Parts: sequence; C-alpha cells; structure tokens
Amino acid sequence: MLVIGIAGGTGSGKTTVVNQIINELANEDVTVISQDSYYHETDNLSITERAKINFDHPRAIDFDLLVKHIAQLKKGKTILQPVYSFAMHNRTKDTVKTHASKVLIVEGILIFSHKDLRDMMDIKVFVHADSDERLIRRLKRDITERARDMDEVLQRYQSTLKPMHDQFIEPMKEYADIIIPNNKYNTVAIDIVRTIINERLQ
Ligand SMILES: Nc1ncnc2c1ncn2[C@@H]1O[C@H](COP(=O)(O)OP(=O)(O)O)[C@@H](O)[C@H]1O
Ligand SMILES: Nc1ccn([C@@H]2O[C@H](COP(=O)(O)O)[C@@H](O)[C@H]2O)c(=O)n1
Repeated sequence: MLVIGIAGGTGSGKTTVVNQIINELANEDVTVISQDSYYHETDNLSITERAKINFDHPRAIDFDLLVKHIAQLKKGKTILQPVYSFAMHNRTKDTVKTHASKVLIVEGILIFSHKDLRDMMDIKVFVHADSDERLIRRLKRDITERARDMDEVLQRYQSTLKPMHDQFIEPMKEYADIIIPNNKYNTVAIDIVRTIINERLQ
C-alpha cells in the first residue's frame, strides 16, 4: 500500500486536491481518510462547551485511533472510519466501512505534526494558499456547508486558528516532499502527483 499524506492549512484546498488526484484512479485502487473524522469524541460536553474547543491544536485529534486505523489498513484489514459533524462539534454514531487498497490518501491540517503518523507516509504533500485566500474560502465554505456564521468564523480565526496555524501547520512544510501552490487551481501540480502515484503503482 502506498500511503500519501496531504497536509496544509484550512481552506488551502486539501480536499479539492484529493478529489482531483483520485478522479483518474480506479475507485477500487484508492482509499481516503480524513483527519477531521478523528476529532476526539465530546459526548460529555454541552454544545456550548464543545464550541469553545481549540480544534486547531494537535491535542484535539485522536491520533492513537488514526495511527491504529492506518496500521490496520496497511495490513489489509477493513476499518470503521468515524463520521464527524461540524454542526454538532462531535462524532456522529455512524461509521464508514473503509477497505484497504493500493493507495491510501490521508488528509488533514495536522497530520505532519505527529511523528508516528508522518513515518507511515511514503509521499508527503503540502498544499499552500495564502492566509487571506484561505480565510475567504473558509468563510464561504463554513457558512454554506458547516452551519457557521461570519462572527463564528472570524472569532475562531483570530483566537485559535491563526496562532495554531503559525505554530503547528506552517512549520510542517519542512517535512513535505512536494509543495503545491494552490492560490489558483494548479493542474500541473496535480498531474505531477498523479504521475508519481502511477509510477509507484507499476
Ligand atoms: N485553487 C482554488 N481556487 C479557488 N477555490 C478553491 C481552490 N481550491 C479549493 N477551493 C475552494 O475553497 C474551499 C475550501 O477548499 P477545501 O478543498 O475544502 O480546503 P481544505 O480541505 O484544505 O480545507 C472550497 O469551497 C473549495 O471549492
Ligand atoms: N467542530 C469543528 C472541528 C473543526 N473545525 C475546523 O476545521 C478545520 C479543519 O478542517 P479543514 O477541512 O478546513 O482542513 C480546522 O481549522 C478547525 O478550526 C471547526 O471549525 N469545528
């Protein structure tokens, strides 16, 4: 199994890049895991308390479960990937049966900050977009898709998101094999990553 990590700040375009990469791969050849599915369970907290969590700090992520699931997939086993609700700030009761395949793509803002996880990756890709561009995308996306309003996004951006990005995400570029500039759609970079994957699969 070829394990590809795709990191980058919120709104940099990680999910979009993943979709562009997998578009031309056969469905049965690729498995995708999102770090967002592995936010810790917060059943014991009220919705108001959950909304105060710093979701951009590594401690918000259940890395033990994420590492365990990737290890199981690497052994050819099937896992039950949690399903996360951004509206509830919590995992749902659902899971998605996720099978092993030739290529495993793991995407998320903090995946390069965890050494054991980093060491499981064969190729590390960092998607870069400038912070103003990312904030604009985040505002639009969170209001339309994640049940947020402008005040919530801007407040979170100033209080936790930006400082955590500068501390835990931007420095992780150091570990990247490839950095994709993604202020604009970058078809050339996607073609290069696809070529590398196809070469490794032969
Ligand atoms: N290169 C790009 N140019 C313009 N908009 C983009 C680009 N890449 C992604 N987007 C848009 O920005 C938003 C965030 O992208 P997404 O892929 O969800 O980012 P991430 O997964 O890194 O948070 C989405 O609405 C997406 O359509
Ligand atoms: N309940 C939550 C959990 C996470 N977030 C934000 O999601 C961002 C990471 O996801 P991307 O798809 O944008 O990479 C991260 O910046 C968290 O602030 C949230 O808003 N609510």
